[in-house]
Amino acid sequence: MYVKICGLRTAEHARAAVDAGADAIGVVMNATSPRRATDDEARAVVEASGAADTVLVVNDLPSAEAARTAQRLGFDVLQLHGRAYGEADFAAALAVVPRVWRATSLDLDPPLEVGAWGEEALLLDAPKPGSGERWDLSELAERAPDGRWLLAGGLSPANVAEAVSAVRPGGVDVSSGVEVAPGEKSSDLIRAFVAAARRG
Ligand SMILES: O=C(O)c1ccccc1NCC(=O)[C@H](O)[C@H](O)COP(=O)(O)O
Repeated sequence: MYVKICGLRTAEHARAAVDAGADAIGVVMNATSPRRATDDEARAVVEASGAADTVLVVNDLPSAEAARTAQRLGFDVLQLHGRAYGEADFAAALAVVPRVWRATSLDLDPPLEVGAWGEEALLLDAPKPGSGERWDLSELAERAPDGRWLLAGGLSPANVAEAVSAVRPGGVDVSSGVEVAPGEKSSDLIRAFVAAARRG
């Protein structure tokens, strides 16, 4: 099970995730997110990443600009999030960085083939990303994609094992489920999440 901890802003929490065995750590740079990282915060997380994949998450920057930001700050992966991005935006990002993930939700009626727009992986999320809201996984159980995909949206140490058993994703992603307040991560919750995801 591939585990991503998203919305990090400090080296301390990045190290907690990596030491707990997370496979990827994410930094959000949307203008409107409570987890929005500065360039310096993003660099600190990347520097603390060890062997984990580093993922830059955006939903409100032009894709080519986001890709240049990912390249400049040393991220491994760019995650383009939501309805703002179409196939041409993925082509523009892929011209700059080789690894792009497509984050979407079932209400957007996305193409569910992994790689449809050149992406390396799909992240299937709740309609409101980063909200911590749970969503109905029963539809996903019917439509789960083939290939590399991650489940996100309202996951927590308490429910991730059950969600994994229900839909068998290749990976899981969490943000607010490992926070004590919006944007404020907890190293203890990060460790508990990674352990629970591995048990699922
Ligand atoms: O986290 C945010 O604030 C955010 C804002 C806008 C677009 C994407 C955002 N996060 C992307 C993620 O990959 C989150 O980890 C994912 O949505 C799951 O969030 P949560 O339900 O809080 O675990």
